[in-house]
Amino acid sequence: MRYLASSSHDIRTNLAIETYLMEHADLTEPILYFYINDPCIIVGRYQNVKAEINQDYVDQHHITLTRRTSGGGAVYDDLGNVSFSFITKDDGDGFGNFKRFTAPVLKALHAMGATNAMMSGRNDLLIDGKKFSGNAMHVENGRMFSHGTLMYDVDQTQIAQALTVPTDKLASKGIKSVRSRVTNLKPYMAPAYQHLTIEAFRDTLAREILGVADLSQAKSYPLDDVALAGVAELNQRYFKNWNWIYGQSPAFTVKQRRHFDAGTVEFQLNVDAGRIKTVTIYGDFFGAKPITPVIERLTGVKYERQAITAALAPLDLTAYFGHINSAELIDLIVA
Ligand SMILES: Nc1ncnc2c1ncn2[C@@H]1O[C@H](COP(=O)(O)OC(=O)CCCC[C@@H]2CCSS2)[C@@H](O)[C@H]1O
Repeated sequence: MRYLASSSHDIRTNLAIETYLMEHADLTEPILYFYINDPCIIVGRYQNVKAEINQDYVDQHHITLTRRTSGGGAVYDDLGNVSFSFITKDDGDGFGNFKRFTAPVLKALHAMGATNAMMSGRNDLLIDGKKFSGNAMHVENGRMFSHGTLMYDVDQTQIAQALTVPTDKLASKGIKSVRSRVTNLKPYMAPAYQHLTIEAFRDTLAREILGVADLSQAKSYPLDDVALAGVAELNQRYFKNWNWIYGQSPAFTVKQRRHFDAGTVEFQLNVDAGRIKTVTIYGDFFGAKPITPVIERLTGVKYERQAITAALAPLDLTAYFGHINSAELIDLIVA
């Protein structure tokens, strides 16, 4: 087996490296690839971002958002998490791959004292009934990767806040995440492994899985300039591209109704490929002007606070909605 530990903490770059290796690497031998990310959320390929994350919280806390090419739900990582990936030829094992590729990781964790760590269901690793690893895979052209998280010392309050959508007003067909009770591995490890830096945790895992006493003995898989150019291109095309992150979301509708002192307003939006397709507004108190310019300005705009605020900025909203505070109206639209 070959070995690579990414020196980047950028989730988008790290996913681009993984995809590059899956598409182009010599896979005569599998590659074991590890990466550690700054605070980020990774949604599954078929998910609706807006139905999975608290966008305002994510923005305020500078959490990087991206979409991966594998299926499954949304996870939160930070510098307390190690992600592992086995990049190999596809042998047609389907979901059996989860068992095959989590087995060496479990074995390594057992050796480090987390003896009760086990696989559960199709793609979770649990300890003490709580999840510490979610797994997903991507298969393409006879090649594949199976990747998973490992929560060693993740900030769990961030998980709860960042992955909780503050509204239930959104009807969406995307794959829903399976919310679980989660735990960090740290307290379950043998004392010698409870106070490791995240890099030392990763390196210990790598040594156990590769069966080497020192990582200098591992067969590495360095990235040359051609690979790095390919990684940058994939990053541009997918992992940091708005059209991939938001635009891949399945169509959804938002229905929001609120009572203000001045009366009731209801917005109904159809959002497709991340953009507002149609808008219907109901109200029992509208101001003097017909509502059409509001609808026109919202149509085609990205369904996000900043874009909606900018689209409506040229209008004096009181002319359409009477004495309703425009910030409150925008809150209502972005749900
Ligand atoms: N970092 C992390 N590790 C384990 N479990 C997590 C994590 N973050 C959130 N969760 C929990 O998992 C569910 C979602 O579970 P669900 O089963 O819906 O999704 C997954 O597990 C997907 C795993 C993808 C792994 C990739 C590997 C490299 S890049 S991302 C979420 O609601 C939380 O309860």
